Amino acid sequence: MSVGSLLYGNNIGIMRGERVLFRDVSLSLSPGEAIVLRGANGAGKTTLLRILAGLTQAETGEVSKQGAHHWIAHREGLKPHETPADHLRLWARAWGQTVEVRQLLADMGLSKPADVPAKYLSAGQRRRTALARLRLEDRPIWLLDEPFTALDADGKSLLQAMISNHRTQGGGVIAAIHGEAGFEFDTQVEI
Ligand SMILES: Nc1ncnc2c1ncn2[C@@H]1O[C@H](COP(=O)(O)OP(=O)(O)OP(=O)(O)O)[C@@H](O)[C@H]1O
Repeated sequence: MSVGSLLYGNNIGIMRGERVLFRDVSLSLSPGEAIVLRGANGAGKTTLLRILAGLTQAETGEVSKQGAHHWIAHREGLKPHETPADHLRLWARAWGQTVEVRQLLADMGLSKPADVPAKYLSAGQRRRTALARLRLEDRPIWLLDEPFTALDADGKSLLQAMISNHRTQGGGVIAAIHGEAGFEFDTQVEI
């Protein structure tokens, strides 16, 4: 792991069924850096992010991290009956954080649907709820799977500002992205 690196992945490879999904992927995330993962549908971007998050075991290679990470999956991880307020209270409690949840919901543009079960939320509201987890606890490494999906212009600006602020404070971001990145990044990794 290079000195000062937040996350280091070396020669990562994985098989899916009989085929090699990808091999020899190496990356290093420095404080303040943003890395964008690109590739066709099915290329393995989500799989690589899951490996970096420690949720999927790679066949080859190694991952080391300097500090905790946040993982925001493409599927937001909200239960059908859970409201945005419930979701954030639950995670705040799990992480031992005392957070003014109503204020956080307001900051994320979620005051109106704060008490609406997830099964009735719009896709953008679900995504904003999941992204609000990034603000529950300071963690240096953000692993984001298509984070701009379903966000309107205001939501995109909000996330851009969150990423920019995180990087200014020395955090790093690795995001799988389709199309326009939506934010300034330093490095692009093709899967
Ligand atoms: N647990 C699994 N078992 C078997 N195959 C899997 C598993 N998880 C993912 N795959 C396969 O691995 C491939 C890569 O999937 P992945 O979701 O990582 O791609 P992606 O680049 O993120 O795609 P997209 O751009 O469509 O989101 C796909 O063909 C998928 O079906």
